[in-house]
Amino acid sequence: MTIELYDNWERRVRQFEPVHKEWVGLYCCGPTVYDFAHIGNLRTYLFEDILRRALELNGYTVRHVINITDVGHLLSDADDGEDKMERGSRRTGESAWAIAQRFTDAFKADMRALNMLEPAVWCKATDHIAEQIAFIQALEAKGYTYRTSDGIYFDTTKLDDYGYLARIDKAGLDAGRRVSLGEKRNVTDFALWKFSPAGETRQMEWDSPWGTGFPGWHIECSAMSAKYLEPWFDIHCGGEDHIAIHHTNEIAQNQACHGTRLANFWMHGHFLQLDAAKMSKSSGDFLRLQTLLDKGIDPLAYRYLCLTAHYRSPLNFTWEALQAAQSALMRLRTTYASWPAGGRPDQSFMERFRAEVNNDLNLPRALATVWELLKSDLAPAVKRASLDAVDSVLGFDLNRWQPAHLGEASIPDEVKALVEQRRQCRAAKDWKQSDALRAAIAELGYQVEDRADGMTVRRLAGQAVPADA
Ligand SMILES: Nc1ncnc2c1ncn2[C@@H]1O[C@H](COP(=O)(O)OP(=O)(O)OP(=O)(O)O)[C@@H](O)[C@H]1O
Ligand SMILES: [Zn+2]
Repeated sequence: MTIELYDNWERRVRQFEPVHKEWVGLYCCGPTVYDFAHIGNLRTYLFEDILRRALELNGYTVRHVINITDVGHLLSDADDGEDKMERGSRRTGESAWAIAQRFTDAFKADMRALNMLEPAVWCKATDHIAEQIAFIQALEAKGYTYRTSDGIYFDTTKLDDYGYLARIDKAGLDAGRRVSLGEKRNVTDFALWKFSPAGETRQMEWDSPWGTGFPGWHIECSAMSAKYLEPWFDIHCGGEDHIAIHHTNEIAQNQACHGTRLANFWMHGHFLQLDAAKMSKSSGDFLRLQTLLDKGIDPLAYRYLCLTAHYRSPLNFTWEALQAAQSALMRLRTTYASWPAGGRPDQSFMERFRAEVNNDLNLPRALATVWELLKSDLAPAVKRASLDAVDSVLGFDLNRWQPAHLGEASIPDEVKALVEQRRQCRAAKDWKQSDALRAAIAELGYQVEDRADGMTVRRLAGQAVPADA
């Protein structure tokens, strides 16, 4: 069976063929650590986690690299405005170095809570200043750079197909330009190295052959992917907002320096939206994973929610959809836990599941095959073994989950009272009030489930409980 993936360079789904037989290089642009990640950012990392698991399902060994952007990402992706790190430092009163560490740790904790696999390599921009300087020197030697009073820039007119990934209309961009270029020669030119402002000492700055300053945002990914993978590797990922500028400029750098467009496949996750707008850190209005946990949501319910939408479709966040995902996940867990071990996976189910995954990661369809499996008349032990096998892709850790069974005594009186009120509402067929009470119970961290054999109440598990705990 072969895996087919959508490549944004060619704008089509095509068959994946690895560059090397032995391993697949996967580079994912990492977080800019000036604040907590929002659940939109996390949607992109979940898509990348699924991609990696899908490749592993197909027998590939994946060399997965995630970078940490801890310098050089300016407020505007077009090289204007303040460095996001310096601004984050002003906002929190901590040093840029301290917030980089704090938000990197927070990001990794979110990844673990969502059951994302640890990459083979974490690399941060500030640890690779020498590699970035060497890359810029190579570009300079080949004649792609020029100097202005505030930095060293890449001259995008030197490449015939600059902007191909984003299908940029360069003539249109120039004609429609309203902002002043300053000393930049072309609107698409971008900074490789920025000088520290005269008379100012930045918190993060380094000496370079051109003067004291800091690297531009795009050069870190070209330099670190070449170091930890190669200048030509398999798959490069990020969110869809990276196509027009960040990835376009990474490609320009590699074309100029190495004659490659970095990666054979360019894959992008589409946005998580809130009220039809992109959820955004810089706008300040965002939901963190912790915000969901505070409301009694299991982090893996958010994972489940993301799997219900194809990665190339926008996903509009609603609390109702998240609650529904949580209920579905709980149903999956409890059903799985009720089945005996000792079976073998059903091959026909495995093939159907894998066909959906291999069809450009169609996880919504793959999940549908899981629900068909639950309803099927296969032996329970076979169903359990089959779910075990596909959980390597789904990442729900079903075999580590244990019901958070609580004796009646440990349910707080407040919750018990609400449950009793809800029972009376249901008897009176007051569904609206019954739903409101369910939400109130969830606010207190408990989930009420209506079943044929009665109503059960469980504490919402903060996280999967290891079987050996
Ligand atoms: N709403 C969103 N939905 C899905 N992915 C997103 C969203 N916003 C950003 N991303 C992706 O998250 C990853 C991390 O982005 P990064 O930490 O650089 O965010 P940022 O650009 O600083 O923040 P923001 O764009 O939210 O102001 C990138 O791959 C980016 O494309
Ligand atoms: Zn990048």
